[in-house]
Amino acid sequence: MSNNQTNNSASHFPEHGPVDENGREILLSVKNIDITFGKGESAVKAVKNASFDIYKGETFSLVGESGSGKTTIGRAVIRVNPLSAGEIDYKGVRISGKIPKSLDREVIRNVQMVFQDPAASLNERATVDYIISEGLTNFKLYENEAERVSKVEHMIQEVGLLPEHLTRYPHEFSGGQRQRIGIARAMVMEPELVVADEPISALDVSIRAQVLNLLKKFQKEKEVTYLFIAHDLSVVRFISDRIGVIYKGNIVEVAESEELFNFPLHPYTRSLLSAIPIPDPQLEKNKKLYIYDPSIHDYSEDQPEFVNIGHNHWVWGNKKEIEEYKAIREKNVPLQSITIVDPNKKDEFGNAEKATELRAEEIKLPPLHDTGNVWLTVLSFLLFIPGIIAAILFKKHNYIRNYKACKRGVKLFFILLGLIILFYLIGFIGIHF
Ligand SMILES: Nc1ncnc2c1ncn2[C@@H]1O[C@H](COP(=O)(O)OP(=O)(O)OP(=O)(O)O)[C@@H](O)[C@H]1O
Repeated sequence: MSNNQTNNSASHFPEHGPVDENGREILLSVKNIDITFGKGESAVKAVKNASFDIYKGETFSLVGESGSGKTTIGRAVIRVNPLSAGEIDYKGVRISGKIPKSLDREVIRNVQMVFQDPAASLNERATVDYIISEGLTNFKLYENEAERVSKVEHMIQEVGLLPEHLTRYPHEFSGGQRQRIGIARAMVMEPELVVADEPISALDVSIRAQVLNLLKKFQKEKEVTYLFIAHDLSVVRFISDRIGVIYKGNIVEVAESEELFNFPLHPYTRSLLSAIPIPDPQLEKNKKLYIYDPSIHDYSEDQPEFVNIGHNHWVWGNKKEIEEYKAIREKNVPLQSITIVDPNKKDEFGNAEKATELRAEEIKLPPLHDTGNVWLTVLSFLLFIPGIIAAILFKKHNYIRNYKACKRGVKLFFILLGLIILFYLIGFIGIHF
């Protein structure tokens, strides 16, 4: 807890939230919420009966295709979107619906948002200093000007930029730098919960990992809890403690990251997993995409519910489906949810036959950024050695005038280069075989 919060004796929130049956502190609890836009015939129910808890200090990711309602839920958490049913609790205190102004201010102070498009979310006419200071000023989180400057300068450096950047405007920065400013604006408030809405989707692939690492750094140092919104399971796999899968406004599965990748029980989760690109082009070409067909569920009589089937794994289904999911989970054998077909072997209907099945957990994902080959990097660092040797010998023997010596020098250069390549090959073989 930050100093500002501990000093605030009139806080609406207790120091700790409620704990679940395993003793984990629940920071945010989303309980059976519906969110509807518009009225009457044109009403759109963007979120239906959604429930999940977020534990203190964890990264909870909400994943689903475009238009599934992820942003709508994120905006409901920060009180921008009103609920049409259900409630949202923060540390056990209801923060949805009509609440006192002072509680509303406390929510704004404690729950910050990082947006997908850093270009659109920063005020282009304001300096970086103003943007980062705005929240501090609104909440009077400093004693005097020197303290404000010190907080802002410290924060700009925390996100990897420099104090001299404070006088500049957002358009003077790259996309990645602008997202760093967006993160600084949120983190300077010392929030407990950050809703990160696709914070890397609009960025170049090469800088996505840097921004993720920055968010992770804050989590480690300041125990920030994240609600991370993404449309791609591969992005959230390594950064999430738990993942919630959402389909057309309905949360269909919630489980710990590894549990979800090993036991994707809801068919929609399986379809998302089958869409993760496999880095091996041959396997990717022959991969069979699993298309989710919602008409497979018959909910005409047996109504679906969101049920914990054990292992803190929640699935949406009717009684019959839940029994099936439980039976699959109790076998404790990870599911092979990725199917690779052999295009040369056709079945009686002319379809390519199944050749192998993989677990989603087995797919080795490419890094989020292109690191290149580490051994090529090592090699490039060593290349200066023959250069230096050649320069020394040239100076000593003045080779350019001495043909024989020049030949010897070139020979020596190639021997050294050969040795370096040999060293590289040994390393390469050692790593890959
Ligand atoms: N202000 C609004 N008014 C009317 N409909 C809205 C509004 N905001 C969202 N919607 C609708 O709610 C549904 C969910 O949208 P939302 O933006 O939450 O999806 P999303 O999963 O975040 O998608 P994306 O990944 O594309 O941002 C969509 O059908 C969208 O058109």
